Amino acid sequence: MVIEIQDLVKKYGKKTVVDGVSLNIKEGEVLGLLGPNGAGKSTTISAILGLVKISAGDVKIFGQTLKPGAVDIKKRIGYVPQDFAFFPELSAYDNVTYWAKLYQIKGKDVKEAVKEALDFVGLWDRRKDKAKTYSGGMKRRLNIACAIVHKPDILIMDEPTVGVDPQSRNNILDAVRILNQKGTTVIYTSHYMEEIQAICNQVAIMDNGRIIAQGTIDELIHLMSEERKVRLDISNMTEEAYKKIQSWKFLSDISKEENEIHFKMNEQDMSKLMEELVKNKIEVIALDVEKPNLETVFLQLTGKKLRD
Ligand SMILES: Nc1ncnc2c1ncn2[C@@H]1O[C@H](COP(=O)(O)OP(=O)(O)OP(=O)(O)O)[C@@H](O)[C@H]1O
Repeated sequence: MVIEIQDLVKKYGKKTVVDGVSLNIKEGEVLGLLGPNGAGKSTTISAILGLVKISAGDVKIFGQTLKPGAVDIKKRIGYVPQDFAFFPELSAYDNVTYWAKLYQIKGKDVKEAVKEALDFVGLWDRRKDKAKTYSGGMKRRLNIACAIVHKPDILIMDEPTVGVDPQSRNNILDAVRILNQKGTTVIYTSHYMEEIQAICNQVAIMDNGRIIAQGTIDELIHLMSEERKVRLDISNMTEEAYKKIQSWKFLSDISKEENEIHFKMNEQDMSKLMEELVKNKIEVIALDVEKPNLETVFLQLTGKKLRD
């Protein structure tokens, strides 16, 4: 295991913000920590990085507890914080150089490492511009360049796409994929389930300081009940056809809106639905079955939306 978290608790005064989190992260994984604002994702990350004093539990990186002086372990970690961690008055080049030296890269290796990092995030051509002149997306990418200049084994990214344009967002997601293909283990927090679905092979869903579900995306989706929302668009809609459909016992929550009928049904009853439609000469123009995703998993587990 690269990271082992056992029964982690973090309290601020009487408020418990991380409440018994246990997580194991294997080498080469991209673990997504998904949860709404205030779920406790950043605090969990701060605990992994040794940035907060934990109230109870145990956190190990490469088998060791991260202590303030543990330079050898820290050199193997890259951290992209939620807030920008660079000097706005300095150029991108000077900012990344600062981080390279902080991570003890020496001599001519510095120039090479800085070029590689800035190239990687697509900022080499703008390297001489002051960071404060960058767009939100470019600032996020600079934050990443600063975090990867020393080629860490683990990259921890805390909501790295907040406030970015779609192009920078794709650039950031591609960067995670490429780094992971090169062997970097990644922890990625977000409240955007689309991002987590796009890049993560393991997901832990957090709410109110707890992990409420954990596994691969397929495993999490299988936690869902088999019931699906369905929309039928019917060409020869009549009162009689609607009454017929209402009489089918395998459907529930049936409602009608002009030619559209909405209902819930078990996915396994799809062939039965088809048979009944054909038998009753009900002509279907479109059939739409809602696909479950991490958002619906979250909704089912907590009764609320991710972006409430
Ligand atoms: N230093 C602190 N003192 C008191 N409460 C804190 C402190 N830091 C965080 N909290 C509280 O802990 C809870 C969890 O916050 P945390 O930042 O870990 O959540 P998060 O899931 O990362 O959310 P976000 O996406 O908003 O960052 C929140 O209610 C927050 O207000």
